Amino acid sequence: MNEAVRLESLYKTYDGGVTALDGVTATFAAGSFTAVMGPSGSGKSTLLHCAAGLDRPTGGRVFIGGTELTATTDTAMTKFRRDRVGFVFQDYNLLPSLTVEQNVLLPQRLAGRRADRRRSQDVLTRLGLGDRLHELPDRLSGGQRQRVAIARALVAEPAVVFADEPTGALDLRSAGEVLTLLRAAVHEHGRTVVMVTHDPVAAAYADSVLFLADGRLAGALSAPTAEAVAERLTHLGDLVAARPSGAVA
Ligand SMILES: Nc1ncnc2c1ncn2[C@@H]1O[C@H](COP(=O)(O)OP(=O)(O)OP(=O)(O)O)[C@@H](O)[C@H]1O
Repeated sequence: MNEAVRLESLYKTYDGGVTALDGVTATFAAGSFTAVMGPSGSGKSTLLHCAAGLDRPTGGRVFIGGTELTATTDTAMTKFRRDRVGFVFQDYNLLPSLTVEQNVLLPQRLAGRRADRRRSQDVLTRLGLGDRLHELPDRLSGGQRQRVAIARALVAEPAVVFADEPTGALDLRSAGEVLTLLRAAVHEHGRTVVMVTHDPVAAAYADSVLFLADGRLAGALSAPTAEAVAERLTHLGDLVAARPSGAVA
């Protein structure tokens, strides 16, 4: 297996003593689409932020495309993240004063690289926004804004795209479009996507689902259906409620 991301014994304790990650080891294959699910507070966002180099784990190691992210200085980590990692947030994180095209090109400009306008236009066209290049984000629907954010994440051909609740603010139809595009980025263009979601329907677009409970891995599901994911989540809730120590069965 060609691995895009490897997490080795990740721990994260926040100031105040909350242990958000309690020894997570996982590998995400290149060209795979994985959903990360679990009850509220189980550590999903923390996992994504530590894996993406947006935050540092308290212990353990993160490898992206074979390079250890956690071994570097903060400055090197920021540079590495700009070069090799894409991120899609629930609330899009677009700059309102920049056009669609300028938003997509911004990471390249910040990284001091020559902006590849042709590539950016190709990606935006593929995502159905070829005729909106010069529009400002506030003229677009939520689904269109999220597609701009996805274009921005994909344009530098990163080793991995991390998406944190990318459909959390969208209606059903827009959510379906966004998830279909993420899946196409993986299956047709070989990208790697790791997506946190609360929604079993969204998770069913992924190739597999990783479950977290109390900061630990609590199982996985391949070729998930929404029903199977919902069922597993319910069971996970029972497990968490039943155990005082947070140990995963
Ligand atoms: N910056 C922080 N400082 C202190 N504690 C934090 C911080 N961020 C998260 N936590 C705590 O760490 C634990 C895991 O949080 P995290 O946001 O990773 O969970 P989550 O599964 O993404 O939750 P949700 O589904 O509600 O978004 C929670 O107990 C949370 O309160």
